[in-house]
Parts: sequence; C-alpha cells; structure tokens
Amino acid sequence: RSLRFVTLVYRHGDRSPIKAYPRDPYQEAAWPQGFGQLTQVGMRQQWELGQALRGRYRDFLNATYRRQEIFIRSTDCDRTLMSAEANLAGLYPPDRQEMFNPNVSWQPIPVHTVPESGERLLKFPLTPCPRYEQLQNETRHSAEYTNKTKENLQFLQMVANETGIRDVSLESVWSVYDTLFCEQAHKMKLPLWVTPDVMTRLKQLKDFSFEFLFGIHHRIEKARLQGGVLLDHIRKNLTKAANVSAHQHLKLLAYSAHDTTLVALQMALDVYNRIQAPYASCHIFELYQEDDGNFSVEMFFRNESGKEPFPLMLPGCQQKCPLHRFLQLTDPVVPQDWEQECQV
Ligand SMILES: CCCNC(=O)[C@H](O)[C@@H](O)C(=O)O
Repeated sequence: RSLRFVTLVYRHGDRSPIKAYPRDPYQEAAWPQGFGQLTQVGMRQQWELGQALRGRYRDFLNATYRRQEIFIRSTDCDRTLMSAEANLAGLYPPDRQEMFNPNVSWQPIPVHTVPESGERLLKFPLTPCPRYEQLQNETRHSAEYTNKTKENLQFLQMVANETGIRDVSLESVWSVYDTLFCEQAHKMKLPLWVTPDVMTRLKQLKDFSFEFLFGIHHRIEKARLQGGVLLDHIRKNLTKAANVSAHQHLKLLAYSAHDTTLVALQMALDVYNRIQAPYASCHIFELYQEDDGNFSVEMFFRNESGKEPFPLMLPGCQQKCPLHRFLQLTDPVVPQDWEQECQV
C-alpha cells in the first residue's frame, strides 16, 4: 500500500487570553503582545508538531521543500498565521542549499488565508445560519441544558460577582475559564476565589459549552450546518486525490485553525472525545492506495506532544476505512446546499 495524500487540521499553539474579565488583576498590558497572541510556548509547540510531522512523513514528503507538494491555509488571525509559520519551520528546516542566509536556518514558505469576514471554511460556528440559531435555541430549552444551568446557578452567580461580569451563563463561562487557564499556564498568581475545585468546575462547564455548540440536541443536523462544511471540503480533496495520478496532486494540505474548528469537525465525524482540542493538537487524514488499487482513509489525532498520534475510528468503519465507505458514512453530515439548509 502507498500513502498518497495527507490533510491536517490543527489548533494554534499556546496564546494569551482573548480578553480579561472586569476585575481581573491582569489586563491587556500584562501580556507582552496583548490579548489573543501566540506566545513563545505556542511557537515551540507548533515547531515541535512540525518536527513530529517531518518524522512521520520522512519517506512521503520530499526532504527539501517543493512548492507543488504542500498547501497551507490559515484563518486570518495572528495566532494561527504565526502557528503555521512556526509549524513549517519544524516541518521544512532548510539544508545548506536552501538557506538564503547562512546564519538563518529558516526558509520562508507561503501561508495562505482569506479575510476574516470571508472565512467560510475554518472558523466555527459558521454564521449567519438561522436554522442553526433555531437549533441552538431548542438546545437551550433541552432538559440537559436547563438542568445543567439549575445545578450551577449559584456557582455561576459567584463567578459573576467575583469577576465583575454582569451575567455569567453556560455559554459565556468558557471565557472566564480560558482567561484563568492562560494566566495559570503562565505562572501568574490567581485570585483566592479560584481554588482548584473552582478551576475543575469551570473546566467542566467550559467543555459543556463546546458540546452545546455542536451537540446535545440534533447533533447530525448541527453537523450539516457546521463541521460538515469543512468535512465536505476534505472529502472532495480525498476523492480528487484518489482520481488523479500521484504526481498530479498535492501531497499535504494543512489548515491552521482553532479549537472550535477541531471540535466542529470531530463532532461531525462523531469521534469527539468531549475534551476541548488542546493547543497545537492535530487531526490527521491519510489517504492510502492499497495493493489491490483501492483507496482507504485512516484518521489519527495528535493531542499530546511527544506522543504518537492515536488512531481515530469512524463509527461504522474500521481503522483502515475504504474511501467509498468513508464517503457513504459521512454523507448524512455533509450539507447538500448550506444556504438552503440554513433557511427556516
Ligand atoms: C471569540 C474568541 C474565539 N476564540 C478563538 O478564536 C481562539 O483562537 C480559540 O478558538 C482557540 O482555539 O483558542
């Protein structure tokens, strides 16, 4: 069997908080580059992912950079653009011939993007989509959501008081956890009200908010309107790669994106492990041509540095999933006409 084509979808590396809560002792000036920016920790995480990918594909990708082999697209966001650049520094360290300056062991490789206002593939949840909003409203009235709110009413009220945020809900609490997580990751002293138990509870509610975005109620229809859009694009590329001769197609397509991108995609594939995609985690699709000439798809998820990516099995298929079966099983979560399906 031979590896023919790889698609990667990864989250950016470690960043500073997207924002601070009103009573946060650490406001934007506390962060070297301000809010939402890739840190040197994040740059190293992405470089390390690039190095791991170089090892995994050392017999697949050319040893030196060949522009026809790869295409990288990022959302138009500093942290994802810089993540892709750091990743490529690890994936294509130049040999002496490729170095444009003998003192610089780095070579520029293009990272493509589209303006944020026009991003329709890699930033989730995709809006505007009235039908999705309707499904979200229905989810808000589901037993699971209302019970979760009831069980945490007092806790959310405490968080609102301590943070100075007027109303903290299951949908906004992710941001409080995120800010505290970033501060903790960067050894900043947390306020006394943030006990280990409070962090644990905030983390659970943050993970619930990802389920709310893409699951809990009508997961399949939400997938058609969300992660299925990206999955459709990936399926089309897999099919194209299977229908042209090897040298006519890219070897590697990489998307540099966000946690919600990975969660939307994995919810659509029904392989989500219910944990927010970690920094620099990477979902891998590998297309193989078997000895009998048929094609199969294998998926892996690398969510721990220094560890081999683990196999992800598409429900209803085996690890080595025949391409036609992969397409058949994912048909239900791919929209026929997104605009039309978004109408109410
Ligand atoms: C409104 C803020 C949305 N958050 C982001 O864009 C982050 O990159 C988030 O998706 C992440 O992966 O950390």
